[in-house]
Amino acid sequence: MDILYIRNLKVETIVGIFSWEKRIRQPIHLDLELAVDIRRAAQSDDIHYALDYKEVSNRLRDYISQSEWHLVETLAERVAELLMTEFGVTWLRLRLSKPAALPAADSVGLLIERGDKQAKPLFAD
Ligand SMILES: Nc1nc2c(c(=O)[nH]1)N=C([C@H](O)[C@@H](O)CO)CN2
Repeated sequence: MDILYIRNLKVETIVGIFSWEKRIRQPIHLDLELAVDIRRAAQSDDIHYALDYKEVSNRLRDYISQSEWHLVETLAERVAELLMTEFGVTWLRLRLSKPAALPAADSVGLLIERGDKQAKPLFAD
């Protein structure tokens, strides 16, 4: 299994449990690891056999910037679901950070893994 990664994807959105958090947009940073098999893309040199990181990041930025949740848990779970249902990702690791949440900390957030690491990854023969 190979991994396509996207590091520190930055999106601003409405997320938080307090009423003042409904009135502002806060930064969310994402680190993603997505299971793929890169061999067919490498052999063909054709983007059609690759998971297009630009397409993934554009879709995530659109989705997250328009979403409105109380908890980072909900946002992380929805992002994982989107990647699996819309892009066919069979396994992923997602770190979702909310850097502005705690003045005394650099960042807070979640690290989740979803899917089956043993499953045939995207683009495998
Ligand atoms: N486990 C969580 N704890 C907290 C969350 C959250 O989403 N998950 N959110 C908040 C507030 O929105 C906080 O970020 C505002 O500073 C507090 N705890």
